[in-house]
Amino acid sequence: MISGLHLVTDERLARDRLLAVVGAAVTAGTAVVQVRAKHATARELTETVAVVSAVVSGRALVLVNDRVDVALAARHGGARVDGVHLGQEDLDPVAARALLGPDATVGWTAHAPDHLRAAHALAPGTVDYLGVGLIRPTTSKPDGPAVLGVEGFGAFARAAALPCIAIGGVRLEDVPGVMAAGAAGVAVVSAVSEAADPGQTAARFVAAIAGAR
Ligand SMILES: Cc1ncc(COP(=O)(O)OP(=O)(O)O)c(N)n1
Ligand SMILES: Cc1nc(C(=O)O)sc1CCOP(=O)(O)O
Ligand SMILES: [Mg+2]
Repeated sequence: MISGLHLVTDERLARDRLLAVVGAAVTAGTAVVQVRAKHATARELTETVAVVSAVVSGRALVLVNDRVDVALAARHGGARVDGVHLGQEDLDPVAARALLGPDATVGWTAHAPDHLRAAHALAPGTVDYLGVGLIRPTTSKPDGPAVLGVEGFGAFARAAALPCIAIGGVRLEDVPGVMAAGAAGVAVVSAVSEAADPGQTAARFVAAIAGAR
């Protein structure tokens, strides 16, 4: 189920802290854990995905950012990996769907009208959700897209035929607004990973999302 809270892992964290954050967030009801490590080698990322998947232990979906090959390799090694989140410069979602199979979850980033047109041109069932942002400026992705804000997100979500997950600088106080604007959920890096108590913070996000539905 892609609705709810998505935790995108923070590559700035040491391994132990990353796994502690993932475990606490999943225990708190996080729906999706997306393993994102832009500077890891394929082998390092495959290993991280395997240990994250072990911590998640079937309680949330596990997605791999960018790398279909890594998702397949981790599966081959016995890890439960549910799918991938792809951007506009990553592997084509049609190819990803063909490689991962009909039951996989495939997310796609969209933050411009032509991205939405491309998503709508795909056969139904190719992409499961769109990641749409930024809601606010973020330090987690310094070269990220322009800020849409809640209003811009809402316009995007209303025009989209797919569930939209709000991302980029999302704070707890943004949740009611983005949900009212049409979000199926929110994705965060910093708000949970940098929290003094990631489990409690994730629980607050989960409750705010559920309360806004
Ligand atoms: C839920 C979600 N939405 C958007 C993104 C961004 O993906 P992408 O555009 O591929 O950028 P990188 O994450 O690869 O830097 C995401 N990861 N998750
Ligand atoms: C990985 C990522 N992708 C984005 C996009 O809009 O494409 S924003 C983002 C980082 C989100 O992190 P935080 O919750 O710390 O702002
Ligand atoms: Mg990407």
